[in-house]
Amino acid sequence: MTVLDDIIAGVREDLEERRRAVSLDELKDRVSSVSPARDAVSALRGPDRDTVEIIAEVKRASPSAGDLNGIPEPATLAHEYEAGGAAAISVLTESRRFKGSLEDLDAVRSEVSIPILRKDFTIDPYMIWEARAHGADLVLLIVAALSDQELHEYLELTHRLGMNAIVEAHTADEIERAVEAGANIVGVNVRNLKTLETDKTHFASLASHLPEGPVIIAESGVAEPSDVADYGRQGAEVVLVGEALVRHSDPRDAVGEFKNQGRKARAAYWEEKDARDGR
Ligand SMILES: O=C(O)c1ccccc1NCC(=O)[C@H](O)[C@H](O)COP(=O)(O)O
Repeated sequence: MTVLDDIIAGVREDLEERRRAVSLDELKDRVSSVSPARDAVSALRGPDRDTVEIIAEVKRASPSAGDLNGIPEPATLAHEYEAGGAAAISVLTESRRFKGSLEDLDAVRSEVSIPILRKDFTIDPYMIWEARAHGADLVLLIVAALSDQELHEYLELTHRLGMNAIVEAHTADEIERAVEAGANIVGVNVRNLKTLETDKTHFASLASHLPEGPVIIAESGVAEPSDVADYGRQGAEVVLVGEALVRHSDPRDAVGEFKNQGRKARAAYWEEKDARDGR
């Protein structure tokens, strides 16, 4: 059993409990009274091609690092992220390994106006309805956890609800499956789901497989601003950061600094790309 299988087994049990408490019909009713989802694609693309946008994560704990930060007030942390210039907030809602919850999502939703990602292990359409009912604008679809048919169906439902999905890949084959499924946002997660270790060079090794068109996100492994710059130079338009931000003494300032360094690197990326393309 891999770590992903183990996490998903727990997610499935918790999902069944929630489904017993709140029926799908009830969720659908709630969705009809929630404000429409925000346009996450525009937010993640940023104002111009030289930006590296940041998705800042509310992450209490993780399988790889254990407890990270108690985060007594997720809304306050999210407010700092937004004030620092984050394009979107990621809220982990998985409870067993990440100590997150839908209550965290509600708290963050009530505080910020930028798009919010419900970061969880989406294994059933119910979770997509649930995300929307709690005000999320984005969900996560992990290619390694879903069949091609599920990917298609879940992406279609996500879009039908006015939301977007980050379709997360770990390999060239998974990037291809994400694109085939119709992803307009592709995340490359450099965390090896067997060892849980992050290897930033993994993003560069997949650079030639990154599609043109979808928003490209580099996920995991950022410890300092130069890591954001490296991802930007290798083709990431957006970087998702968790641990480094929740452990930082000034998360607002940290988001700003990540963006500054990203912008410098992005200019270099375009210069090299334009030269390669003969522009
Ligand atoms: O963070 C983990 O240990 C983890 C383990 C297994 C599956 C997923 C995991 N993390 C989810 C994420 O994708 C990260 O929270 C996110 O990319 C931020 O990563 P980081 O900046 O390295 O905290």
